[in-house]
Amino acid sequence: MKGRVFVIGLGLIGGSLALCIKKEHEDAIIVGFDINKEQSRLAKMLGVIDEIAENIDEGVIDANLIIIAAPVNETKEILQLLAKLPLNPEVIVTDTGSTKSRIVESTASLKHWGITFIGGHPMAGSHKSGVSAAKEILFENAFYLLTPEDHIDKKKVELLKDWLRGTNAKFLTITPGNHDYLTGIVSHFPHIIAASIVRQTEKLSEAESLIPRLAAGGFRDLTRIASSSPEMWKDILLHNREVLIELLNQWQEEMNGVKTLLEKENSAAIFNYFNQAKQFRDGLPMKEKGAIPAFYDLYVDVPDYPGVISEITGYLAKEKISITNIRILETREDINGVLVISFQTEEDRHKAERCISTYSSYSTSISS
Ligand SMILES: NC(=O)c1ccc[n+]([C@@H]2O[C@H](COP(=O)([O-])OP(=O)(O)OC[C@H]3O[C@@H](n4cnc5c(N)ncnc54)[C@H](O)[C@@H]3O)[C@@H](O)[C@H]2O)c1
Ligand SMILES: O=C(O)C(=O)C[C@]1(C(=O)O)C=C[C@@H](O)C=C1
Repeated sequence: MKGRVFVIGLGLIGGSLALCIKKEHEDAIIVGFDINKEQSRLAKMLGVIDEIAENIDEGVIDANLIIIAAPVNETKEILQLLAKLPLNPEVIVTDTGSTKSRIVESTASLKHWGITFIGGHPMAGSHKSGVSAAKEILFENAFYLLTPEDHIDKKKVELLKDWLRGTNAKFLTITPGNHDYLTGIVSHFPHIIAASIVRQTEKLSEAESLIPRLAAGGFRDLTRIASSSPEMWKDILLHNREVLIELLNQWQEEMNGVKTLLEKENSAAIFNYFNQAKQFRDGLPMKEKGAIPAFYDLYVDVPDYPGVISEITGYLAKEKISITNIRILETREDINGVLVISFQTEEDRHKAERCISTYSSYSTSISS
């Protein structure tokens, strides 16, 4: 497709969407604006955008698509500003915010002027921020939630999906309220829990300096998302406070239940608690990258000797298989280690399995 796409907020999500659009629609001109001039400059330098707009007024001129990819509170303000500007009457305005109800509510003025707004939320991301973390495969196989209001022309929704085709995401249309309830459960609430575990650990570390050094695989897996942008999460919590307060009440009840099981030393019930959690977690779809991310991880049992990582990455390099991450899961000296290698696609993971079994006798599996 041809046209001008204006991206406001050139961070992880805005940058990644710009890359996806350019990949699919080579003739489109991507214009970008960020309040942080350094991000705009970097976006241009990295080839994420074609042109820098000095401000929003300049960027909207002749835009066919406007994507707002700023924190959700900023998004509300930007929407108010857009309603005062002379937009192309055919433009589609969308956003990427992690909450939807308050954002959609703030589009009344745009609606008044007959401008199409379709709320959007690509359900994939990272704890990293900024345009330097942007990548065009970020949304592959992820759900991309759209929340058009009833009056929106279906053709405009299809047009937006066409613009976003390069994400290779799966579009799903839901209401803003349902969106906030569902993402509250699977995304926003887990971020509160991750941050709370880290904060509790920090407090306890003051009296026991060994704690941070012992915080290994399990702690890291559970708390990765606590490294996300505080600015972004502050806004998300405030936007979705009703849902999150209710979830916190339920969680407190849940924790009181666990405490009672422990006080009563109820072994069968404790087993059952973990077993039910395991059954549900193991049954989650792993090929989809949704709110529950599917990592294309490969687990390799390796002996603990110096050089084993470079040996394995050497095999993969020989077959030109790219990896996105590599880490050791088990570091005890007296037993084998487990190397976890992450790939961008399922196909790369399969190729890697074949490659490692061809060149070595290390056993591999797709779960630890
Ligand atoms: N990070 C994720 O995992 C993720 C996933 C899906 C959706 N989202 C949502 O997408 C949006 C962007 O998140 P991100 O991860 O890209 O954040 P980010 O911090 O990487 O990027 C946000 C960018 O917006 C810019 N910005 C802030 N206020 C602005 C304004 N008024 N005008 C122009 N630019 C402004 C910032 O300078 C920053 O460069 C947020 O609403 C977030 O809730 C995030
Ligand atoms: O993978 C991560 O780091 C994320 O936190 C991504 C995540 C999520 O909770 O799944 C975070 C917020 C977004 O709105 C969507 C995706």
